[in-house]
Amino acid sequence: MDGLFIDDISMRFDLPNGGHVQALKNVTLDIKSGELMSVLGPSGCGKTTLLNIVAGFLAPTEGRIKLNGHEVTGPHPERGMVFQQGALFEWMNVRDNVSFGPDMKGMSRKESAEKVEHLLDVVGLQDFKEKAVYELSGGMQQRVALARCLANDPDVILMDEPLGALDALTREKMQSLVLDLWKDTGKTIILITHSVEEALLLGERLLVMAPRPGRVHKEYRLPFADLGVGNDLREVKKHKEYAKTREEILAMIWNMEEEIMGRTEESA
Ligand SMILES: Nc1ncnc2c1ncn2[C@@H]1O[C@H](COP(=O)(O)OP(=O)(O)OP(=O)(O)O)[C@@H](O)[C@H]1O
Repeated sequence: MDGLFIDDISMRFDLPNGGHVQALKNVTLDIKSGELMSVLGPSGCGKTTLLNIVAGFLAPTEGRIKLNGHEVTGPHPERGMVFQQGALFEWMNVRDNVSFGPDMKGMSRKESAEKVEHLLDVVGLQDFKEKAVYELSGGMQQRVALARCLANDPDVILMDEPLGALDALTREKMQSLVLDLWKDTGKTIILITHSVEEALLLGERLLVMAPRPGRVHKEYRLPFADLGVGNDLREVKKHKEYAKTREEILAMIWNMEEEIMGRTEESA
């Protein structure tokens, strides 16, 4: 019963002009507790829609989501979300952002403070806890977002391009942090990214989605996330399977995008 079951999900958006968009069609995925799955695919293939349905922000038009045996019917702290940016409380300092969830749940001040101290250690922000969010760099803000999500002790962490706005070096450091958090906490993680390299490095499962309608195109099981835990990710990239899989996926997504462009030109 443990784990996340995405059971034959379809999502159709009806448009004001009478048309509709089939954002997802018959998506089924069985994600075991503690798995880290990255999701790639061309723009518009339904990645964010899928994540929003798992988060409970959207109700699918068909199918259902089950987490640890019970049906998901709306948002709940058991499913935490980390966005690309902008989801922190700008007017609060780092510590108050992280303690927000525990405080709302009515956790005692002592327990909440201990939890926050621990999480600030985990994400490397001990020296910044009194700082306001706007004083932090983009990378640090994403560390706060991770700590804030972990403070609710979710079973599943949903990440929508969490590192997409960061410079290359900070992004690399944050990729290592995500891997460490995954191994240390044993959380189930679904991570959407537009970077093929990131999807390869972080996903022990990698899902490639296709558009129109949004669906699962291909799935990989990869060794790189395990190899990357506690190790230099640049070394992992030297693995002989890495370059081969990277080229295969790049070609796959390239072809999908070419097909979309062709269809768009035909209908123009
Ligand atoms: N609320 C909505 N109303 C109408 N159409 C929508 C809505 N939300 C999403 N869509 C459409 O559903 C499809 C899937 O969108 P979604 O944002 O999930 O794709 P995505 O793969 O996350 O794209 P991107 O990589 O660009 O973020 C797109 O065609 C989008 O325009």
